[in-house]
Amino acid sequence: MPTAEPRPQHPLTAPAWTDVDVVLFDLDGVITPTVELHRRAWAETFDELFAGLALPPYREEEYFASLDGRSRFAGVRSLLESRGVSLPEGAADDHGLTSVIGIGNRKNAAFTRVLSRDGIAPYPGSLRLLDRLAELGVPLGLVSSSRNALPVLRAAGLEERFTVVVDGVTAEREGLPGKPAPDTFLRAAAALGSPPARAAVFEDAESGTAAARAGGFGLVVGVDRGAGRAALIAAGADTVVDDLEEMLP
Ligand SMILES: O=P(O)(O)OC[C@H]1O[C@@H](O)[C@H](O)[C@@H](O)[C@@H]1O
Repeated sequence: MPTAEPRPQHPLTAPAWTDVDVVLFDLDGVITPTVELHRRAWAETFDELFAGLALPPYREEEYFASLDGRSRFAGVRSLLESRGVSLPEGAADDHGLTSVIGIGNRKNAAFTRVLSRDGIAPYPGSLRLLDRLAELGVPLGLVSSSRNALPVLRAAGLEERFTVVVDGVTAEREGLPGKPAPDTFLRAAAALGSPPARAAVFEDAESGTAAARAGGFGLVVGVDRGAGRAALIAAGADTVVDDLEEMLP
């Protein structure tokens, strides 16, 4: 993960918002606790893979270092590389643990099974911030690496909340490089008619925070759902909160 010079922290004050015209949100771990579902599904998949290869067990830190915020198959490639495991890319319909695509598909089946069985509700503090920004008429965008962003938004009853959604499906269709590249955030800001300097970004992943920083966004808010305050600041967050309610304008 590339690190950057930390920018000075500024406390949450009303003026922090006065330079902001639009707000972009990551989804998993920022709006909905789907980060927990992703973490469990990845752990289940890599536990099985590493046991089969007689490798040391999967560690939760590996989620934050290699998978968090990255697109599905980029995450698999990054984690395998960190373990020195080389597997073929595989075919689109692979479901075995012998290829990059097979591993990603296997994890996705576990994720979608739990999402359709249990559903998902937004974090209450995130919902309060979305409500307040809507009252203030602030245009909102959603930028997620996930190809499951629309089903998750629908399950959470939030599909009407965002003027623009740039997700893993959009990125693939438009050939946009994923986080930590800034392109998906820049695409959403442009769709809302805002220069990045006048847009705020909320992110819980180091990769996503680095993407927002690289894009020159005016306010980058790290949301600590496990990545850690120091890691988010090092990746380029201006400030870090535990819950979006702390940012209510
Ligand atoms: O497999 P999906 O749903 O396309 O999601 C890809 C990634 O999306 C990110 O938002 C999550 O932080 C990751 O945990 C997840 O792996």
